[in-house]
Amino acid sequence: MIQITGLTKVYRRGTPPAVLDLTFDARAGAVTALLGPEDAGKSTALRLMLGLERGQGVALFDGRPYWRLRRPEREVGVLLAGPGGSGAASAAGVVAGHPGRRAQNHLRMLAAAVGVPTRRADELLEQTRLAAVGDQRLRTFSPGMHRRLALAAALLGDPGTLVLDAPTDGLSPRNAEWFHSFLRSFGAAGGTVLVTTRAPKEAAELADRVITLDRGRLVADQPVAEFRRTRLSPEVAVRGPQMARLADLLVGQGAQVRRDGGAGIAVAGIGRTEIGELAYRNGILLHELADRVVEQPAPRATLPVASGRSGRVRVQPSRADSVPAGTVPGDSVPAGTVPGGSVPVEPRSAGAVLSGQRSAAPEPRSSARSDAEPEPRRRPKPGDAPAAGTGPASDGSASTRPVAARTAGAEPSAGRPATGVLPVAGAQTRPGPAGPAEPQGAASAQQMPRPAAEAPSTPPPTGGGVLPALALPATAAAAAAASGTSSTSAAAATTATSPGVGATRPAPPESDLFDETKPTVAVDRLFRDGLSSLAWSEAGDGSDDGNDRGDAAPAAGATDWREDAVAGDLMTADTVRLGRLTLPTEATAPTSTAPTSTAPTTPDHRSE
Ligand SMILES: Nc1ncnc2c1ncn2[C@@H]1O[C@H](COP(=O)(O)OP(=O)(O)OP(=O)(O)O)[C@@H](O)[C@H]1O
Repeated sequence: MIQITGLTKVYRRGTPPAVLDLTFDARAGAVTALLGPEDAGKSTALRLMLGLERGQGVALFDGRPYWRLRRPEREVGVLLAGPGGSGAASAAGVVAGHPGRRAQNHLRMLAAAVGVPTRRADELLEQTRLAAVGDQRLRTFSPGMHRRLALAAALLGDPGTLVLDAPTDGLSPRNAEWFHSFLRSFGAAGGTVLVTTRAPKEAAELADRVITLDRGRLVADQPVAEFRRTRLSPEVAVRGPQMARLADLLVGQGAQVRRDGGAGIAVAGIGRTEIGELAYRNGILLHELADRVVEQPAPRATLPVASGRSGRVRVQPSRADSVPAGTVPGDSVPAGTVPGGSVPVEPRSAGAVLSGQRSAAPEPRSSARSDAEPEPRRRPKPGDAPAAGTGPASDGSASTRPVAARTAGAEPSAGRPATGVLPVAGAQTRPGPAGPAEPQGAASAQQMPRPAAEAPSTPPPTGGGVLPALALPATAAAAAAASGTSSTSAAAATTATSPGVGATRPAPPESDLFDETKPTVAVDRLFRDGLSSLAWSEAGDGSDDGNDRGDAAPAAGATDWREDAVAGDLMTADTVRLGRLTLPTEATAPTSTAPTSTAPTTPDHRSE
């Protein structure tokens, strides 16, 4: 299992992050696709996970960071894109080895390096259907053969986890299909597979779970069935000389019809057989009648303008008694919120792609996780408030963050964060003079009211650069604190995305938004996943040279983090500052919020 928490990468100060607060799990026994268009940050995310790139966040492979794996090649098989990135252009760039070396020798040499017998290399040549060309030099290999040989190399140590960057990009359909079936089998046999792709159709075909990235942000985390429903629309392509007549008939039958090229129409809502029969009964000649799948646009991440980065939120030792009234652990996440809790999305209508003739299709949802699963039980902390409804997950998967699913056809405003009921990330939510000298992000989060799901939907504020408020439960951070978990991600998200209704404080300059020198990533689930006893305040000056492992001293009263090896890893990981959110005692929910008693309870505090 791979657990990703708060991965963040800013290549250059003042530029938007390539990856921002990315949090998700790739479970064992399943294929997880990291989907996104070009430059979405997929490769960067993988490089961060593998320690090939410096950044913020934590990636755990079966509970350990990559750099702590004793024999990484025996635990994680890696296939990264070649120079120049993924895609057809680089397909040839994913060269398995020296062009003058024969495939078998190449793999045997790698087997020796990994410390596995030669026969393992030969087995893998068989498995990857390269045995027949094992004596060929690599310069004669096609891109598909190179890719399969690279996969064989990744499998030498018989790892339980595979991390593959666009393994099928540029490959022939036959090679791609071979990869798909291999990876599916690997997952079905209990392995963990994390694979990136740009193609929604490939994700739908290959994966059990699809994580969608947009500009470095997670915008959806969906089981594949839901992904198919929201991102792929079946339709029927029809061509012939009498399409106008057929279109009238189809519309009369309740179908949605749009023009598709000169002599064609695309029909949704009625099957191919029915269309054919209708045409036949009415004497309409057809030249083409074919099923196809149309990709719907992905949810879009809204760039943060106020803060937007977990790194802006500093975490402090919590005060259990400072939880605002009415905030309880396990407050629900409103429908339509973004898993990961960091980025609001702009709901896009399916009609953005299809013509107005098309009836409302389910919108792509930013997060719509309809399969809300039980949250793994967090190790209880002293002083924790009992969290009703929390239960252990069968696999301890943190991807069980439940997010209330939006119902198909809901008005965008219903699913959208009810901005009117959320306090803003401006002055309104900044700690006042009477408040403790808390970090702004934390304070903002604390003062967030109830989830928008229960609140009356109000129009989002307008104005340049104003974002829709994130439908993150205001109580998430508070609940996290109440339950002994830190929800910096939540805090950051709320800070980042709450628009400026009544805000008087200007957003910090863009260059300050992604200041890598003050990184504190989402740490809530590190606590939730059993590290809650390790809270300590961020000691240091916030500087991060990427090498200051373990410099910060535990706060008074904090458990000695050195007692726990894994925790030690986390605590000393380059950029992670663990702590617990401190809530100002005066923080209260605004009266405009929905009554807390109506809040459905979910076991997760950061399913946002
Ligand atoms: N070494 C680098 N230096 C500066 N910026 C980089 C670097 N590598 C990636 N980026 C930027 O980070 C962003 C994400 O790039 P990344 O390669 O991770 O995207 P991707 O989703 O993998 O794209 P693709 O599908 O094209 O491979 C892009 O804007 C890219 O320009």
